[in-house]
Amino acid sequence: MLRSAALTWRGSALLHVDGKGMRLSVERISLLKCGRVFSGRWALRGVEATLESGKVYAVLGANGAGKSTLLRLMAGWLPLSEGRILLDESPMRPTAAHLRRKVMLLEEHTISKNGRSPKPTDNLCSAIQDYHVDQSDLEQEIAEWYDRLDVTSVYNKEERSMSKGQAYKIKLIGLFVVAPKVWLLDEPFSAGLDANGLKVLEEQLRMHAQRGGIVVFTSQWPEHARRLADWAMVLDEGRLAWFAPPREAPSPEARVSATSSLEAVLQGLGPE
Ligand SMILES: Nc1ncnc2c1ncn2[C@@H]1O[C@H](COP(=O)(O)OP(=O)(O)OP(=O)(O)O)[C@@H](O)[C@H]1O
Repeated sequence: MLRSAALTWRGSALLHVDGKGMRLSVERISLLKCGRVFSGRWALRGVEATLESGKVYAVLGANGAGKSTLLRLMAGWLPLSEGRILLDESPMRPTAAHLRRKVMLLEEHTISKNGRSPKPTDNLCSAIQDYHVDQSDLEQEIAEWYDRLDVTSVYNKEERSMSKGQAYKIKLIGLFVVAPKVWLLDEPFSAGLDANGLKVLEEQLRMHAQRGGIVVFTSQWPEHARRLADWAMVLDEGRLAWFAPPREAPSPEARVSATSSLEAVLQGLGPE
């Protein structure tokens, strides 16, 4: 089905595959007083939490609350201004290439190199190389994903020739085939996925956690946390305002002097 030199190479395999076919074990991510400053202003400050294997976490909060910044720090895309992020015992930082391979962050927008419109399929192949994935049988697996997500017709097109949802589906295929232990998804439910894409995404998030992965997604809608997440992390102006199972009633303390944006998120959590 897919015939491309990019997908047929057979390089040296690296193979850090654990018993469940998931690459590079991580049992826990510890956020220790994490903070990040941009231009003299704290985008995130004092965030303390432990994320465990086998769980799905939803990060909620108003626009500008610090959700994307938190995911970028966890992925090692940005350095912390204070605090530490430990993957088990090892501190995540942008130079820690071996740790960054345990984690994949998907953002909706692709950063174009040299001002050109990137080809999502080329990015997928680069990810397979960057993450040192064993390539045996990969071509067939990728072809099956293209088929299942109904994007075979846009294979090898540039991103500007695709719809938003088609481009995002190819990023998801990269995530599914590379299958690092930690999945970080920034606003996946705003990425233009159709009903089938959403169904596959939701299934895969749950399955990845059941296999022992750690899944963290951001969303503007508390119902995504209620439906899909084991824990909800609510950020408010860079601070962690609430961290609990999404159907647990937020404490009165969390509501003291809450802004209307924070109150709207907390109202969307809690028991039905
Ligand atoms: N690269 C950057 N340079 C300067 N300021 C930044 C940068 N990235 C984020 N910020 C600032 O940090 C704060 C948090 O931004 P962030 O993107 O993490 O919020 P968010 O919760 O993801 O928001 P949204 O829901 O709108 O996507 C904002 O005030 C934003 O302006």
